[in-house]
This record gives sequence, structure tokens and C-alpha cells, in this order.
Amino acid sequence: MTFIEQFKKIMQDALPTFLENPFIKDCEAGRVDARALYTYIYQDNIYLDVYLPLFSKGLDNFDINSESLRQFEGDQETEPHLMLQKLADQKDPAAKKTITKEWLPATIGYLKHIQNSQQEGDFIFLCSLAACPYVYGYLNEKMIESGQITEDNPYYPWFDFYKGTDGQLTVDFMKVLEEQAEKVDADLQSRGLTAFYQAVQFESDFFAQAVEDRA
Ligand SMILES: Cc1ncc(CN)c(N)n1
Repeated sequence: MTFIEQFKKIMQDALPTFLENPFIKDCEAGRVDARALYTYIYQDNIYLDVYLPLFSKGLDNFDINSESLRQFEGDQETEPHLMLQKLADQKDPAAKKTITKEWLPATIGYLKHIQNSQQEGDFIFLCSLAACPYVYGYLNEKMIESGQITEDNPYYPWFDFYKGTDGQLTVDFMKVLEEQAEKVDADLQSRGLTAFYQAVQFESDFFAQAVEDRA
């Protein structure tokens, strides 16, 4: 299997984990837990404040100027946050005041993982950055295609947004990764795959922590 085939297989193999994730199950059922949504948005703003500048650095390391990738550095995520916020506001606006303002464990762990990967070198860093667009692009596309998320589901606009934006990003990201993987040895490739695998696990934990904080 080529590097990119292995990369894609990690994502495919992780799909069942995401489908069992309580946050994603709520989405599939069209269930709105306002507190979980406010928590997710709050944690995601913390995450993106750190992640997006790192993403820019990751691209700079390889002189990458793809339009879709460079656009991702901007404020792309406001729109999907507003979609979730609207659902939460309609259900229970008072829940907003009850969320924790702490950095939750998966937020901290995921960001530390990316920063540690940065220390390991440019290629491993790039691999760790890929899960952020890839997971949402892949998962949301699969769930719409399979009919698990249909147009009458209140989360449909959120799924459709990421299916488009992060899906296209992933295509461009894969091209870059494929080119860079050819320039590194088998050991570095393998460490890059591990860094990506771990980032994918953090993506799942990140969704779940918003719901676990429900109590
Ligand atoms: C944690 C996380 N991962 C992915 C995405 C979507 N790019 C996001 N907004 N937040």
C-alpha cells in the first residue's frame, strides 16, 4: 500500500468509531442537546485559535499556496458554529450560562499532540494537521451519502457545509502529502501515519467531550 492509501485506510477504519460517538449519534437522531452544542462551540473556538496559526506554519514549511488550503487559514468556521448555535438557542438558550469555561482534556490533548508533532519535524507536523479537515470532510460526506443525515435533519446544513469545504480541502491536502511523502524515508512515513492516527482519535474525543460534559 502506498503512503496515501494507508493514510486513507486509517480514516476509513475510524469511521465506525465516529458513528458510535455520542455527539454524532445526537446529530444522526436530530437530537439537540443545547449544552453539548454550546460546549462544543466554546471548545472549538479555543482549538481553532491555536490550530489555525499552526496550520499556516505547516503550509509555510512546504511553500504550499493552494487556494483552498490558504483559505482555510481564514475565519472559515464562523458559519458552521452559527448553525449549531441557532439550534441550541432555539432549544434552551439558558444552557449557555452553564457550560464550563475550562479547556477540556481532548482540547488540551489534541493541541499538545499537534505541537509535539511540530517538534518532531515538518512532515510529521503536516500529517498531524491533516485530521482536522479530513475527518469532517470524510465523515460528513459519508453520512449524507448513506442517508444517515437527510435534508430534514436539523444538522443537515452543518454536515453539508463541511462536506463541501473540508472535502475539497482534503483533496488538495492529500496531493501535498503524497508529494512530500515521496521525499521522506519509510521510518518518517510510518511516524507520520501514527501522528495522523492519533489526531483522528483526538477528533473523536473532541466531539465526545462536549456530551460527556452534559451531567
Ligand atoms: C476540532 C475540530 N476539528 C475539525 C474541525 C473542522 N475543520 C473543527 N472545526 N474542529
